[in-house]
Amino acid sequence: MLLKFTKMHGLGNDFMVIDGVTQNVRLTPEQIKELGDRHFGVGFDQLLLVEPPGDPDMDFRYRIFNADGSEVEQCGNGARCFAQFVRDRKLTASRRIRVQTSKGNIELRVGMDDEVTVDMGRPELEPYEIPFKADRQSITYKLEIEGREHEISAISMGNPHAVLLVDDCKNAPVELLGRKIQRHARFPENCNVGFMEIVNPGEVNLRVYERGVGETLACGTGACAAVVAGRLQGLLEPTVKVTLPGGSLTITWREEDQSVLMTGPATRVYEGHIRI
Ligand SMILES: N[C@@H](CCC[C@H](N)C(=O)O)C(=O)O
Repeated sequence: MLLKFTKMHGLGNDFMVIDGVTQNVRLTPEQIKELGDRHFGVGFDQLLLVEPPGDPDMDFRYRIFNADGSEVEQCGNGARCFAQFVRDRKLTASRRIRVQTSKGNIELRVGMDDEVTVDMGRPELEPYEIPFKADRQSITYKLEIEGREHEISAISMGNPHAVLLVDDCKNAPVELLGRKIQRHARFPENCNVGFMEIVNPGEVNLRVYERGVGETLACGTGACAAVVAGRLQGLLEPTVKVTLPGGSLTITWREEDQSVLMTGPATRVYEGHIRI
């Protein structure tokens, strides 16, 4: 089968986006892993599959796969690229797009400047729901690794995140410590690990070690989780500029309904096709 796709990125977090509305697409985890290979395949952090919705109140269904072939619940940068993609391909003309994901529904708004704002919904802090093993809910938790305690926040933005405060993001042990926290027994489904440096109450630097990929140039849900973590600790304002290695996002944790809003760019790189 000849599979048509679009290569996109959100601040360097890159995607292979596939239209499963007009193409009949069935991919195994092994095929996704092969396509994700940066030397032998197309190469991406996540593959995004756009499908017709199962729910009549929604416009599309959106499935997300990490480069290792695993299906995941949520992807913030992917959601913005998804919105641009369905408009570019004329699957919708609307600037307000309602999307079904495996962990609930999200709403996307495409601005006149083509920046996309995603309503990521409320963060989940209840340990059992994240999932994270703890006796009770707390703002931070002590996580023991090789005899040393690390203070983390545990938050789900649809997908699980651990967030740590660091003094210097550039020199943080993202790969070494990120890998250990990601696979810690208290995160039964593993997690994405964010290292956040607070510049001032309205601005942070962040690096994220993602589940199923490793460190990426940007992580949208990671940026949302970091702002929630910082805000719960009384360190941040409701709206924060989050600077990742690939660029900046604006994140607002809205007081009225506790929803987290993420605004940033979505970029189309090229269109291609590949025989699978
Ligand atoms: N890059 C993403 C998150 C993608 C999923 C993540 N790796 C997971 O396994 O949960 C984002 O922009 O949010």
